[in-house]
Amino acid sequence: MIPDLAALQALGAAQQPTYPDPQAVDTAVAKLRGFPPLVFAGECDELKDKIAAVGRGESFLLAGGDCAEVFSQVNADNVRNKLRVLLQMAVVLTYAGSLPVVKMGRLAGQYAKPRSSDTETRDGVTLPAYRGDAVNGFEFTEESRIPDPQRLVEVYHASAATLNLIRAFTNGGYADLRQVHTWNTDFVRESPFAQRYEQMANEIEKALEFMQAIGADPDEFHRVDFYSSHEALVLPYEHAMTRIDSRTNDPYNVSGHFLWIGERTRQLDGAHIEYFKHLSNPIGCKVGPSATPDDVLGLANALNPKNEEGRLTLITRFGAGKIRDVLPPLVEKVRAEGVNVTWVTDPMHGNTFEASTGFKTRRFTDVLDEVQGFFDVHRALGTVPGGMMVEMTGDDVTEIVGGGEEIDEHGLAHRYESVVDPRLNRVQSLELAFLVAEMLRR
Ligand SMILES: O=C[C@H](O)[C@H](O)COP(=O)(O)O
Ligand SMILES: C=C(OP(=O)(O)O)C(=O)O
Repeated sequence: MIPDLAALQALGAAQQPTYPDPQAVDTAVAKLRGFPPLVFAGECDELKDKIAAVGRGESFLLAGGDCAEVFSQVNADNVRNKLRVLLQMAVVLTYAGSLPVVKMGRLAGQYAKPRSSDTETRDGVTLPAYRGDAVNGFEFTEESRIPDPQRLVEVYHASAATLNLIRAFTNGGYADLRQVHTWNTDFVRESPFAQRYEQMANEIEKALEFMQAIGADPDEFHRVDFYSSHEALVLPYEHAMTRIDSRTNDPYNVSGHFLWIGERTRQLDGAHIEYFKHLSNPIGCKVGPSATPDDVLGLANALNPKNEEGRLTLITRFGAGKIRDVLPPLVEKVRAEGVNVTWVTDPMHGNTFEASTGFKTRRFTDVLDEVQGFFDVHRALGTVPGGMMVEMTGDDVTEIVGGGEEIDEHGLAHRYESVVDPRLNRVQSLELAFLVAEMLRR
């Protein structure tokens, strides 16, 4: 039985909005409880099996999307652009890395953000911090920063619209492998990675023609399985979207296929861990540099007491300078105890810094180095580097320094659009995929 919302909140849930009108929260929650599920329990089970295969080294997990989705960007171009780059990255990893790829978006629900500080100060004015469109507005005014529970209802509708379009694209022909060239049109042609992609697409096209000529035309060529994920942060929303599966009587969070617990809300005696214990979805937990081997074991025992494969993914985010020291003892402990976890790297959150120009940014080289460190550690220990989760977008933004386009700290101002953390742009995302494919092949 899932504890009721009040019981969870009584555990002192971290990173929750303080709503001025509790009755309005009840109204929003009641509305959400009546809405249809966004995903089916059976799809979550299917994903759990696929993540189990990732944990055994039989496939690679690619998760990507915005740091924070925003309501104003729920439109066809934005969703298509993101999906397109994810499909391109997945094709590169599959073809050049010779491994099937499980595709997951940080999307259709990634609307709430944990923050380091409750407030933000600009020009001497201090207001509540922006906590994602699920909670308050980005605009720096007193009114906009007041948490509004009606936004939770809007999260549902925005997620439904996004997921609907994703399902249409992935099942309706856009994700057909014979579209590999189409995904590359209107790409910056000067980019060496777009050219490299084009060559690879030619090879894939020839291989497909050959397969067709010999009579092989499997369904997997025409459609892809694509899964949604987000950080399950704001408990009234997540609790309201939890339903009992009619097949099994088990509780599932039906707002996304895969939910994760953030680095700031993974306290073993905290409300988020308590809530996640009861879910049947495949779940993730972020693990930062302060985690000890015993912390990780505690998380695994609490979140996966049956030691099921595919149930728990640990998403490590240490920073490029730390991963080679911090990850080995965690992996060794987990291995020694015979605990099943799928290891995934988040090479973004440990590598954030403020540029001289004031922008929150990351270096492409650090992102790459953390992924390389992740592969090095797992290869040295004989364990499985299962996948990566990145913050990226399908647009040509300038939020991360470096990469083939050599964006520098001054170039960040050109097109910096993220409302919280910096994202890889389209070229940087593709570049990363080619470089990670080489790591996979090795
Ligand atoms: O992606 C998330 C951020 O790292 C997190 O929300 C904290 O950001 P902040 O340190 O700017 O608050
Ligand atoms: C906030 C995030 O990460 P973390 O919990 O690892 O800081 C995130 O992935 O959006």
